[in-house]
Amino acid sequence: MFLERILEEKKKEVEQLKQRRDAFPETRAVRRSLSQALKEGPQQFGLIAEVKKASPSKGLIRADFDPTAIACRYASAGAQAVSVLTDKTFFQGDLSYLTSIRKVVDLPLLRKDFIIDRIQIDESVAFGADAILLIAAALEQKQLTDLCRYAQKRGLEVLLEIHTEEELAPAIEAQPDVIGINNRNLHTFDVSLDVTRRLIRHIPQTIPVVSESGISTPEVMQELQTLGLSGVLVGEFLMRQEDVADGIHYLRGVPAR
Ligand SMILES: O=C(O)c1ccccc1NCC(=O)[C@H](O)[C@H](O)COP(=O)(O)O
Repeated sequence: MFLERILEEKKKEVEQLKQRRDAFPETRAVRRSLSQALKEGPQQFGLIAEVKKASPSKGLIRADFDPTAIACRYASAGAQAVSVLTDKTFFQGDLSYLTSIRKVVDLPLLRKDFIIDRIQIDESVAFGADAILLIAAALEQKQLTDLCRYAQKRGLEVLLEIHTEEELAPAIEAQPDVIGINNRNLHTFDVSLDVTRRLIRHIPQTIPVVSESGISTPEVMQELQTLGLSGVLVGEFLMRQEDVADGIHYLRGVPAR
């Protein structure tokens, strides 16, 4: 099971991190709100654009990879937030991308990683994240609620990702700022938009919800908006465009210049 492999690796990283606990200086940075930013998209439908070099399901996605240049293009094309994959082992990401992107882009930054311990939240604060991802499939209810509270106490928003009906109640109970419905099954890598079509009906309208993974057409964007979602999170499709800004314009239905 792939998710279990990732989580085993994360446990090792957390143990190493705890050896150098004092590595995180206190910061007083202003945090940007991801949930608020989603409402600033056209017709209040936000786009979180992901900086993603590689993935377990697709291998290398973009060889010519400059995270800060990509994030700048996302911002100039009108993305509402940037998702930054910081996992090294499986996604060829890096925590330093958060700090370098923070210097050039004023949008909320979501740290996309596999968070299983409070120390990774301290690390996210120190590296300039505005929000973190928590994955329901990776955490027990008690951990979900504890990590969610702790992140919010440290000034971060939480995007809590679900993939099944069973994960809905624990996710709502944890009171995240945003719920993400991941169309990708993290065990098999199968992607189906039916996951969003099914689960959105059960989530209270008071919680912003984004659909994640496999989004690549303006028609799907339209459909998701009609279904009542607050936005989308898009990685691979944008990363495969020569100019990532063109990808955002295409998804938004903006005519090419
Ligand atoms: O992308 C993967 O292969 C993957 C495998 C195992 C765990 C997580 C994975 N992806 C993380 C994500 O949630 C996606 O990067 C994100 O939803 C964007 O998806 P896409 O637009 O399909 O790149």
